[in-house]
Amino acid sequence: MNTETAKKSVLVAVGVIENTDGEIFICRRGASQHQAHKWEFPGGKVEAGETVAQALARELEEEVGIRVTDCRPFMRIEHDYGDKQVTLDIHKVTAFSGEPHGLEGQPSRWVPVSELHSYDFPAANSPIVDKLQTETGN
Ligand SMILES: Nc1nc2c([nH]c(=O)n2[C@H]2C[C@H](O)[C@@H](COP(=O)(O)OP(=O)(O)OP(=O)(O)O)O2)c(=O)[nH]1
Ligand SMILES: [Mg+2]
Repeated sequence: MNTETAKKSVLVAVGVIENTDGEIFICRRGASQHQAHKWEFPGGKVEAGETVAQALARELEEEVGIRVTDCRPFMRIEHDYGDKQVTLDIHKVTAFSGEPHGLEGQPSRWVPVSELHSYDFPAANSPIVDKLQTETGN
């Protein structure tokens, strides 16, 4: 594919927020959003001039009201939905202040890693759930 025909991928900063019990915080996407009603790890598009870490901190503050104090790169996933191509740059958020909650009215919950597979995530997320379960031996 040459540069004229290559589809532009949207870079998305995604946070896998973990608590001290090893649970992960997930949210449900809204009706008007791309991949509507699917569960997700909170995050959003990286804006011009931002690093992924800066975008992650901003999005997690806006969407779930926490301040990230420690995170580490987890994985990167390219996925083509047909109507949209995304690059998910996923970080594990291992320390934060505040208690995450859906600031935009979105349903949210803490879920044990062993139960993540029973939630309907966007197709791009399968490798994330697989890696989390492998790491924790679930
Ligand atoms: N945040 C998030 N986005 C995901 C996940 N999996 C997945 O395929 N995506 C896709 C869905 C969207 O096409 C894109 C993220 O866009 P978004 O709607 O969260 O972006 P945003 O927060 O900046 O939203 P907006 O300002 O456009 O309303 O990435 C996931 O686990 N978390
Ligand atoms: Mg978002």
